[in-house]
Amino acid sequence: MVMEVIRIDYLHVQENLPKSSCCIGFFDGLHTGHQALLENCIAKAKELNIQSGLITFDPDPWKIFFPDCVCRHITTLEDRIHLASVMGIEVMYVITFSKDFAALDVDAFHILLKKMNVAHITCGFDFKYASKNTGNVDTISSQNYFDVSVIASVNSKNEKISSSRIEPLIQSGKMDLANELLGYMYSIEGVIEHGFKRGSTLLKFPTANLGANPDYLMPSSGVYAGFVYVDDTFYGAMINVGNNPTFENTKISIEAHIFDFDQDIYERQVRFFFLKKTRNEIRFDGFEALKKQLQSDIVTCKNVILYEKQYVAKTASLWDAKVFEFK
Ligand SMILES: Cc1cc2nc3c(=O)[nH]c(=O)nc-3n(C[C@H](O)[C@H](O)[C@H](O)COP(=O)(O)O)c2cc1C
Ligand SMILES: Nc1ncnc2c1ncn2[C@@H]1O[C@H](COP(=O)(O)OP(=O)(O)OP(=O)(O)O)[C@@H](O)[C@H]1O
Repeated sequence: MVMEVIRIDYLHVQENLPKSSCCIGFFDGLHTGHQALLENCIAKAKELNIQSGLITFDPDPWKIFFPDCVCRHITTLEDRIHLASVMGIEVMYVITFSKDFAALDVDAFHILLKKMNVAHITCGFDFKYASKNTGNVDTISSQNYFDVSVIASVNSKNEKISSSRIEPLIQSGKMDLANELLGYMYSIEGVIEHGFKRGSTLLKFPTANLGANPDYLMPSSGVYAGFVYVDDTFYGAMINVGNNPTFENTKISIEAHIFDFDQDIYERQVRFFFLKKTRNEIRFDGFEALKKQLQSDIVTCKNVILYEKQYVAKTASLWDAKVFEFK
């Protein structure tokens, strides 16, 4: 089912929006904490026989307040729309974020939700909203326009699972931990570009170089077992992030050697999925030594992928993909 995406200009809210049970927040990553909110929101919608919705904001509030900030995220708005849809949300409300919207007081914020025909709101225990974050679970629970469910903290190791907790895990290469909190494999979308062609000529290890969408968080340098998603299929791969110190590249690249794959995918839009980091990037004494290491990386990365089969299948189903079985 294709999800409906409705842009909301808070000054001109459409009339006759369907009655809905909504969860609300930025929801970067739609991690396992967020997923608890979605479950409650969808259950309420079913109980009340109304639509389930997710209310989010765009552009990124940080960008509005700090226009020069490099705001990288776990997911783009498009990813959040896709993931929310496969997780069962029927309509996505994207409120256009602006300084004026952020200045709404608590009561004006409640009236906006009422105008949007929201009958039930699901939010987390630490939800903050309205001007200077004056709104919280006490204020939202004491208004009379709609009902509210407050979800208790979803924790891992006694600490709240949050986007800001997952971000440094991705950036430091602790991908297995990041993925555990996300509930699926982290991914970066982009277009395949031309590299220096040393992979296919000198090393005999062709690699697909990702021109990554700059909105995503960059994993730290190193080698990762993962996948390249192309043509509705997850192809097992070993991915290198770094500046190839053996060749002293000046720029960081993200490249994948895809197992049992010989298609031309230049200029194609693809997505790289990161399962687990297997080693740091190393400066080798010549390309023969690097070649030898790559042979052993294949074995390591294939084993990691086979070990995590169930987990891989779960992520593939979120992206409507089939998993190609390498030799
Ligand atoms: C799995 C994998 C691991 C890699 N590990 C290293 C490494 O440890 N050190 C390094 O200098 N380059 C490493 N590389 C990058 C190679 O140097 C790179 O693939 C080669 O220079 C080809 O680059 P090109 O596609 O720009 O021609 C690795 C590449 C892959 C796919
Ligand atoms: N682990 C969690 N348990 C319960 N509620 C959560 C959890 N994480 C987020 N929420 C709730 O989900 C909604 C969206 O939150 P938000 O987008 O701020 O996520 P976050 O992970 O807390 O992000 P950040 O780390 O940037 O604060 C809010 O209502 C928030 O209270």
